[in-house]
Amino acid sequence: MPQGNEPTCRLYLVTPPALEPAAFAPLLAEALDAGDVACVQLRLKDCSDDAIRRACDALRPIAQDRGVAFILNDHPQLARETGCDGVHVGQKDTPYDQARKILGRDAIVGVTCHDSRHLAMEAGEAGADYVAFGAFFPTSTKEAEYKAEPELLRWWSELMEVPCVAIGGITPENCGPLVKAGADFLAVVSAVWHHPGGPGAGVKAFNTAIAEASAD
Ligand SMILES: Cc1ncc(COP(=O)(O)OP(=O)(O)O)c(N)n1
Ligand SMILES: Cc1ncsc1CCOP(=O)(O)O
Ligand SMILES: [Mg+2]
Repeated sequence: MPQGNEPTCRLYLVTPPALEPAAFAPLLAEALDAGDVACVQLRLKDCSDDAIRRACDALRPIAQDRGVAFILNDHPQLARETGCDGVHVGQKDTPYDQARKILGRDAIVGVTCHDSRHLAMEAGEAGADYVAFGAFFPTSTKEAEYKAEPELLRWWSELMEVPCVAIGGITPENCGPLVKAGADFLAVVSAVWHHPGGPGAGVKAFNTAIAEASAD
């Protein structure tokens, strides 16, 4: 998470929904060595607890050794057991208060708020470390039921201190309005892992696009 002297908007990498840890490890290292990344979320859907543990053990040190926070999606208890820096929970997952109890006050706990000011205020008041809004653009990574607009980021960032994350279909080409509207983080799957030049090129393209949008 940002501390001081860093760009105002940073990249939040989310892993592909299915991966083989040994094969994915060098891709993650390539992405993190290419430029600025604030955190990595391990998001494995329909996986056993053991498979998630194995993926955490293989991938967590790659992020943490580079000073990048490693956050687990959906599973606060596993996040605690495997030494993750935090957890991301959605509205149908373990409730925020319970996740916080499991992980303690020093961990990062982020909450999905879709397109809802109300959910975001609730999460922010409860103590969430960030609120996540989306989907901003069409995405094939997840069936997104909600559509958020950049204006929501502007409203939130002008009123609130709690950082906001934008997610859903974000690319280097379309991220400018989100950066300008005040997103603290851009959470991205496809545009990095499926970048034609590889994940390192994807991270570089986002770093450039964020810097250009911030300078405008
Ligand atoms: C940063 C970030 N924002 C939103 C989500 C989505 O969480 P959720 O609604 O619980 O859906 P799943 O990701 O669990 O399918 C996220 N994971 N990360
Ligand atoms: C997890 C999630 N939550 C809302 S959209 C989304 C997927 C984002 O993936 P992509 O960056 O490939 O659109
Ligand atoms: Mg979830």
